Amino acid sequence: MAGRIKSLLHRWSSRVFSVELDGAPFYFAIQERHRGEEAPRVFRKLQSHDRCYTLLVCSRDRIKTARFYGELKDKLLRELPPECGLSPMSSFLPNVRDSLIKGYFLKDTSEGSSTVERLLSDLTQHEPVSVCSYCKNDDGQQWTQHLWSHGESQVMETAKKYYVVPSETPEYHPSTLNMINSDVFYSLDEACEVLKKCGDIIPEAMSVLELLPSRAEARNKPDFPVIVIEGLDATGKTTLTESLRETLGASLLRSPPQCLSPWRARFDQEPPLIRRAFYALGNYITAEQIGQEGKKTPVIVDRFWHSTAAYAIATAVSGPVCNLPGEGSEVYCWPSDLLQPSLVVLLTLDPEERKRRLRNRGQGKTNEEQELDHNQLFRLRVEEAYRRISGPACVSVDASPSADEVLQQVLLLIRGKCHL
Ligand SMILES: Nc1ncnc2c1ncn2[C@@H]1O[C@H](COP(=O)(O)OP(=O)(O)O)[C@@H](O)[C@H]1O
Ligand SMILES: Nc1ccn([C@H]2C[C@H](O)[C@@H](COP(=O)(O)OP(=O)(O)O)O2)c(=O)n1
Repeated sequence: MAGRIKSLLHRWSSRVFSVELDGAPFYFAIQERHRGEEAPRVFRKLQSHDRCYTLLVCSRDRIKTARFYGELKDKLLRELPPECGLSPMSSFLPNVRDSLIKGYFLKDTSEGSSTVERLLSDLTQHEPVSVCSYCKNDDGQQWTQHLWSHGESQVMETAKKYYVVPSETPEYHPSTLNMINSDVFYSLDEACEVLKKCGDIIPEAMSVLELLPSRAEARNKPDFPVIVIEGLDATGKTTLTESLRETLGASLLRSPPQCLSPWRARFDQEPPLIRRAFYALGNYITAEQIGQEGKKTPVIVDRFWHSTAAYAIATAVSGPVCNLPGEGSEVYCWPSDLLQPSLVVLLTLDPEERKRRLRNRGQGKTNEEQELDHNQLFRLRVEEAYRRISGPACVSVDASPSADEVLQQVLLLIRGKCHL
């Protein structure tokens, strides 16, 4: 535990804290001496008798950290008095990769503080959580931060106090700092490593690993063209891929592949680190199948790496499209060890028409797909992330005309690009 706190304290006063309230981030920093700054906006909203705390989840074991972050939210919502408000927060070193630590900002407006303090003290002692409390100074203006640490038997506030001061919006959205190999994976080995490490807590991970191709097989280059069809749910991928299969006498594959179906729901419950590693591995299994089928016929693929990366990036970042990593960022680069399709087509559709098609189809949806309906910003982020991915980039096709017109449009593209 001491090591963990020490590493968290590493450049403690260079860290920026971001609290997300109603979907918007509020930034603050801490300072040893007060230089006359006003309190950060998130603190100005508080009454002087409100108590607030930051809880940062941090351990050397990133699987444990990722899982505990989700569990902690459930525990807090279950055990905190109803007068407490909980918001996501993070702490990071601006523009420093992998420096992000996630946690929760807790505002307690209840009469007595003992229930909350007991719960937080218990967490500090037994779980990978660092707690800081904040109080208003005697002058009634400034707020100070105190780190909690535990001695022999009890948890206490350390004597050292820091002043909280406003901080500028960082150049890069904090969530982008830890994206590489946590939300998006760029090699088979990186994704495998995550599943190997959770084998003891998620036995299904071992079954997934057993399905993986050997590296040599995965590199088989197909003789025939490989065409990937991408797009949000209900844009017409299934309809189009089936027509393409018939018209071109092609094989039809999908990612995640059929063999992963028994475990998909299981991994959908896991935190992004594990869930995204699962989908990343699905692409390598599909790539092996493409290698086999592509020796005999053209191959059509329903979703591939564009989907994996675009949904992962758009979920990791919140807010408007400008919070995404900038165009040309390495985040959008195709993994060097993953088979590259000959053509990637992105079906685009007006949101109202997409909703109409979803209603008509009337099937169950994944949580993320439901989120697309409710959250316009999320949908815009997914679509923009799709467009920014390169190596190969996708070609957008308007999917609003009739199914046959869309098919003809895509056939034209295929014939132009793949000489079929
Ligand atoms: N071009 C089109 N015009 C009108 N309806 C379409 C078109 N393409 C597909 N549909 C219908 O829209 C719904 C969603 O299509 P589907 O192919 O299942 O999408 P996806 O596989 O992308 O989720 C289905 O009911 C399908 O019949
Ligand atoms: N290759 C893929 C395919 C899907 N995903 C993820 C991204 C989203 O969370 C869901 C969307 O898949 P879903 O099966 O709901 O979508 P369709 O029914 O194919 O339109 O799966 C992925 O990460 N990688």
